[in-house]
Amino acid sequence: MVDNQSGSDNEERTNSAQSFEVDLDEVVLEDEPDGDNQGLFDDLLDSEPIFENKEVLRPSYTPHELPHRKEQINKMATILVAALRGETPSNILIYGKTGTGKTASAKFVSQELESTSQKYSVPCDVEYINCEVTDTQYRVLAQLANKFIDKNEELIDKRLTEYEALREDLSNDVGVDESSGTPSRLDDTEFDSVDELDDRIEELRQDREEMEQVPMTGWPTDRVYSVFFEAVDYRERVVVIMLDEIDKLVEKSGDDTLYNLSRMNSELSNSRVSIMGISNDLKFTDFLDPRVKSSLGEEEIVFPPYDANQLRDILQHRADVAFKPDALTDDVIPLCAAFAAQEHGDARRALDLLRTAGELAERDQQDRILEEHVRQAQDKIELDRVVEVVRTLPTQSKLVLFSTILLEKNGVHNINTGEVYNIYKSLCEEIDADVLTQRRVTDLISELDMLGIVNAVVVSKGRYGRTKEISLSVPIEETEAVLMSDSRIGDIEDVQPFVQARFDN
Ligand SMILES: Nc1ncnc2c1ncn2[C@@H]1O[C@H](COP(=O)(O)OP(=O)(O)OP(=O)(O)O)[C@@H](O)[C@H]1O
Repeated sequence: MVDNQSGSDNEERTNSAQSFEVDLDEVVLEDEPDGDNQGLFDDLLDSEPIFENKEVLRPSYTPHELPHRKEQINKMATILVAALRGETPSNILIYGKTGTGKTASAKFVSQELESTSQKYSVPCDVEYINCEVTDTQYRVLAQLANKFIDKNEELIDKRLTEYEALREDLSNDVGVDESSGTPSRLDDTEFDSVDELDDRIEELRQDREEMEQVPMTGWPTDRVYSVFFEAVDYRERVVVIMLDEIDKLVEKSGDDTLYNLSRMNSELSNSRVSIMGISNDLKFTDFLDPRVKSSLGEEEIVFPPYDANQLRDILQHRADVAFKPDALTDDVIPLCAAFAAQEHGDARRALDLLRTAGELAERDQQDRILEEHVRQAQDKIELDRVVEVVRTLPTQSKLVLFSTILLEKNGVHNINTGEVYNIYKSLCEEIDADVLTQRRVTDLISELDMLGIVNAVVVSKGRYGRTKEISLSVPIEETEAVLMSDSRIGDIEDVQPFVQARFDN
């Protein structure tokens, strides 16, 4: 075997490379007299791709235009314009279901805000935090502190360069204003004397030295808070903190962070902080301390779901850039819009559908996307979602779901909770898992129902009380395959006895 990468000896490497070349020539010449490759990629490259620029259909792409969000964008701008006047904007809470353009609109507005603030030289900073990723008070404060420390360092460096150059000029050229005795170069500056300039340079150097990044773990939270506080207040400015998925932060670590952030303004001397929270969950403020709730919700903006017509517009805007001319048949955009509107007016879903339909058409080596591709894309996305949800279920829920699948596979209709519970119990014993009470298992069934994996309807059995009738809402084979990939469930060798057991109970 030839290894032309290892070894530090040059000669050895050259030899290796030569022998590698020889080998390769031999192989290629035998098979392909032209010395060409074997065309693995040529066919794929030759088939005219459907996409002109697929990136614009990806979630990471930030559109320059957001159709049907003008009202929400204007409302945000009307509130945030206060920052450009050096006043504190009211805190804003943005609500809306997933894919309704909350993040895209908020980011658009903050980019505009920052660029306008630069244009008019009004110090205003917007910081974005995704609380699904940064989900504890420590991490939120540390991340913010470090961002402001970076900005402060940048500012100090800029000032130091300016002042040191001025100082240098002064040392070289000692033009002194006759009447005041100050060097004339200081006339247009904030300094009255060289000493004052020297003091300022010294002060900045010290500040620069004292600035210290907050580590991502390990400090007491009050220390992180005070470093963050100092960093924000280092200069005069208005700061807008955007907390995306704010409900995740509250769910994970309570409302302390929001409490601390919302009371900062009464203590800051140079700067002002305004909070913009974004949430999918309309009810999350129910869990907040009333003070935090009223401060955070000074202004509320709701992002309603898009209807099918609005989704069509959004898709059309993107499709114009994303696809080759004529790559879409007439039904494609309306169908994607209709599917996503049924879902809950989710633009992300609509864009995913369009992109996936394009990919399926491309894979079929077609040069146009057909209605059929959209339908296949819908099934594929739905299946991907199910697979992901099932894969990440806790073991207990997986066992409940597996029990339902076993019953269905054995032709049982109108499955009731008791039947599921019996099989569930034997499965638990088989894999040595804790057995939950029937009541708890009923709750897990309701959760699976909410996730759209099973359909559970409460039926009245007259004087025997009520029970749930359960059926699967997902494709049985694929779901079973995902469950079997769980190492504990996959270890169960023969499941038939468990189903049999239901008849014995
Ligand atoms: N009006 C619109 N015009 C163009 N694209 C849009 C519009 N609304 C949403 N989108 C696109 O849909 C996708 C989802 O939007 P966004 O991330 O803003 O949703 P969201 O409401 O923040 O959802 P989530 O709560 O799940 O984060 C993004 O790719 C975004 O570019």
